[in-house]
Amino acid sequence: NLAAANGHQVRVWSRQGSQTLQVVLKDVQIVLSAISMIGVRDVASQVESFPLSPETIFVTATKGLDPQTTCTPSQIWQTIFPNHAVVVLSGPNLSKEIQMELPAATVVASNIPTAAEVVQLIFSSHRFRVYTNPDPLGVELGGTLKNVIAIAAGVCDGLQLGTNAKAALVTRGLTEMVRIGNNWGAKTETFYGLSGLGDLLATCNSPLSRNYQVGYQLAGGKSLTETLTNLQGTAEGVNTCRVLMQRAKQQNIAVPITEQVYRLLQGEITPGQALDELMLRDIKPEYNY
Ligand SMILES: NC(=O)C1=CN([C@@H]2O[C@H](COP(=O)(O)OP(=O)(O)OC[C@H]3O[C@@H](n4cnc5c(N)ncnc54)[C@H](O)[C@@H]3O)[C@@H](O)[C@H]2O)C=CC1
Ligand SMILES: O=C(CO)COP(=O)(O)O
Repeated sequence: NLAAANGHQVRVWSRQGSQTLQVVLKDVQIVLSAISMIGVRDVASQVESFPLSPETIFVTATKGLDPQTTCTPSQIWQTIFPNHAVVVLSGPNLSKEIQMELPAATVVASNIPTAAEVVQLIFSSHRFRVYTNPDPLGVELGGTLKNVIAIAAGVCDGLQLGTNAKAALVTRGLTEMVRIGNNWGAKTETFYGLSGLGDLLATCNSPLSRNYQVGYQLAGGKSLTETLTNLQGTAEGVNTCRVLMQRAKQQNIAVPITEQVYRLLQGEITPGQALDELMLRDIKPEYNY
């Protein structure tokens, strides 16, 4: 809708649609993927079988991690299309609000600055402010990692733990995101921007967030299966949390909030036990300067 409103010709492909991928991809300048994580590799491989101009830019909006390789979506697109520019689009972008034309901002990040600028122009409007950023990995991880903290925030609200608890959770969640991101090679400052802190604030405070909804309903006593069955759309944080735990163990990264969300999703502990585990950890300095 945003690109079309700026006068660009837009074609949409989905498995449910009538047009084939080949027809939709003919002569395109930009391919924007918002496939959920589970389908990214499959769809990227399908796209590879059709002719594309070497100038075609790939934009990825998916917020997830590949369970097999722990790769991010942009890493998958870049591996399959090594000679194309890949741009990550991520930010506090609850889609229902954007559809209602409420104001929002986002980030487009790429190792190729001109590609990010092309995408910035395509989507910018008086209702959608698009910033460029040179740290695609940090921007992508911000949008991905915050989903796990959003599940925890939903639990926090579901248990009615109060505003202090929520502020503590989100702040320590951000510290955890920075720690993981740094280990991965992302820049610290990126996590304090729109795609990190910005998206954390949006999803940890809105019932429009599917990840928040998962946590909220688990706190209300629903099972994960029941919650996911009734959820509209994808809550990427469930899969991301599992992949993250695997990677954190391999790399020896401290991820206390992610660990409690993981155990809760696995059905190993109750929301109340997760809270106690976090509150009763060894006392320590806020930062290791
Ligand atoms: N970049 C951003 O600012 C935002 C990104 N997202 C992310 O975008 C992604 C999609 O989110 P939603 O549209 O809300 O989810 P959704 O669940 O409504 O849509 C995902 C779509 O992917 C399709 N899909 C899954 N596997 C497929 C496959 N193998 N082949 C073809 N299609 C397949 C599904 O059929 C579905 O239509 C998620 O990763 C979400 O985290 C969501 C909101 C904002
Ligand atoms: O990432 C989002 C908004 O920026 C959407 O959040 P959910 O995937 O939790 O709905």
